[in-house]
Amino acid sequence: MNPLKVEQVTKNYGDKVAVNQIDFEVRQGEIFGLLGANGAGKTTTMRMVLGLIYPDDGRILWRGQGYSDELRQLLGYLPEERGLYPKVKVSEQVLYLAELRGVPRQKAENSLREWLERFEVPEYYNKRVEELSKGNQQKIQFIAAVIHDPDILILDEAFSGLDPVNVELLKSTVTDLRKAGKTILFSSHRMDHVEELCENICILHKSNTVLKGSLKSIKRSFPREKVLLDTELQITGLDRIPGVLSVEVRESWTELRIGRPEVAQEVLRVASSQSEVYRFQLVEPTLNEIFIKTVGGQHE
Ligand SMILES: Nc1ncnc2c1ncn2[C@@H]1O[C@H](COP(=O)(O)OP(=O)(O)OP(=O)(O)O)[C@@H](O)[C@H]1O
Repeated sequence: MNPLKVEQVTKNYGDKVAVNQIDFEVRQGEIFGLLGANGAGKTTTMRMVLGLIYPDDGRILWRGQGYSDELRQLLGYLPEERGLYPKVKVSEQVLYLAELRGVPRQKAENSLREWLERFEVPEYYNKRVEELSKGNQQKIQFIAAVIHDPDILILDEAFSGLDPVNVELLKSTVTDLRKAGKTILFSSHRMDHVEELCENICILHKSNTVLKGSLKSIKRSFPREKVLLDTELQITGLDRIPGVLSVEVRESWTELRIGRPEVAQEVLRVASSQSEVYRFQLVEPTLNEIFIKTVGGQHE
């Protein structure tokens, strides 16, 4: 039984349908990507998964059960809008949150120190949040989400505001949590992060599911429209091949956009008739390209 099941869930705010009959499951030890343009319904879905608001229709099951107060121990949440108190010390806030979730004091203190070590900021234990940079506050917020060792983690834009080194640090932490068997619902506007971390995704658009499944199968279902070509000699006439939409010559390769996959073979034929071909690749679309195609360029 999968730890998280969202079954045909609908949520309205007055006349506004925020989420319409969405349906997905997240396996144990999986990072599931919940994607969508602004206003698509992601936060509403996450708030329902957290039990903060209730579906108008459909149901959510956590380990096969409906919502109960005990679930709070099971769930961890990193919200997009950060919610730490600036004047309060890091240790006070995190330990208070741990206490609310039933973690014994000593255990919480040890765990906090371990997390601060892991994030290379042990000296923050006694600092006020306002003394920390935005990126480091983000690390503390992350610790606050995992301090009670939840089984199901909801991460909304987990890496926003972080520099590249810290993005890698948090990414490897999320990957380790997955390996430790956590069930992770991951939302981000950064499609490269989603591609790297998630096996299965659901794309929402205007409250509805527009794409769902494994990233691999979704990618296969979209045509390959980009060709990379590296040849010994410069090839002429590529832009005159019917179906070639654009040709861009770069430093060490040429990139072509094609209208139909069959055109690629003609590109190869023309190229090899003029030069030795070192590299010819019909590239699968990126998730970013798929996203923009699917939600009509409304991605920010
Ligand atoms: N409390 C509310 N009252 C009324 N409408 C709401 C409320 N919360 C969300 N909505 C509406 O529901 C829809 C879905 O909003 P939601 O916040 O879930 O989107 P989102 O995908 O998280 O967007 P973003 O990427 O901008 O955070 C939007 O049209 C939004 O305006």
